[in-house]
Amino acid sequence: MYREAAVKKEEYQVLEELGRGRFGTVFRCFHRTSNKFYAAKLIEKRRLLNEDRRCIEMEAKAMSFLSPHPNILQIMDAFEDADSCSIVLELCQPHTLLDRIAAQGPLTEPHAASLLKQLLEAVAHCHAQGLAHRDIKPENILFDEGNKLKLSDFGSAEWLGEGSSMSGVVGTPYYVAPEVIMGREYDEKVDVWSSGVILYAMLAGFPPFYGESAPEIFESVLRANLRFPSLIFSSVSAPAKDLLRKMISRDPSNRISAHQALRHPWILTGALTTATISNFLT
Ligand SMILES: Nc1ncnc2c1ncn2[C@@H]1O[C@H](COP(=O)(O)OP(=O)(O)OP(=O)(O)O)[C@@H](O)[C@H]1O
Repeated sequence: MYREAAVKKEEYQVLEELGRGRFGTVFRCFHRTSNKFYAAKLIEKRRLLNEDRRCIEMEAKAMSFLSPHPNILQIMDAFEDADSCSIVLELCQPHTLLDRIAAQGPLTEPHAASLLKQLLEAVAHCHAQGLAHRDIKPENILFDEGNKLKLSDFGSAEWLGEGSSMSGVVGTPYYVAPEVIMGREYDEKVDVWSSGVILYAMLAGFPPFYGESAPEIFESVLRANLRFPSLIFSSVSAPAKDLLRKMISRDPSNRISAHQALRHPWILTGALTTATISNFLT
């Protein structure tokens, strides 16, 4: 996946830092040949454990396999030398969906429906191509210059085998599905659960299952007692709550698929265009 870096590195001018993740630092960069700006994730190999290497490999492989899709962060290039790996990505705004929810509080239903529709388009594409993302959370949702949603961070992605399931605890406490915590085999429906939790967080301003520590959050997820506190949810429509119940269903066999969620009436009637949504944003 990664090509030799000797020539490639010269093609990019590394500019200011945009953010830091578990494995590397993301910089804005300028591509001299195309005269375009991108984001470059630089990862130092000496800090990586074996499992980390698998994530870095998977991230680049999954993104190239899924590209191009309007709601999946586009990978432009990937190269490595003895010391580091570099992934060049389409440039997005620095604020993730998490920053937006933290800054604005609960979103309006049309705004949340528009964002969920774009997220589900990305998730349905992954599943149709035989991949589960397995770490869908607001921190991994970016926006391009035109405010189009871009699903990123495919380091935990896994291939869906014909008729087989996945196992292994991956994901982030607030958003992880109960079957993952239970250590059971699971399938791509884990991404629908996480997307449903994101929808709840967009409408309420806080996630549906929480606690003081990771074990407490896991207990709350396992109970899967979905509540709609009237202070917040009395003004939320019945179709929005219906979709939440269908996505955040404890039993994966009763949980709707991403494809079915895209055809839910709340999505079909509630979503505005990205252009209209831009007017809501500061
Ligand atoms: N394509 C991009 N355009 C603009 N900013 C980006 C881009 N990709 C990442 N960033 C910024 O860099 C930060 C770190 O990204 P990175 O993917 O390394 O880590 P992460 O999403 O926090 O995931 P993890 O640590 O789980 O790998 C992001 O939170 C975001 O602010």
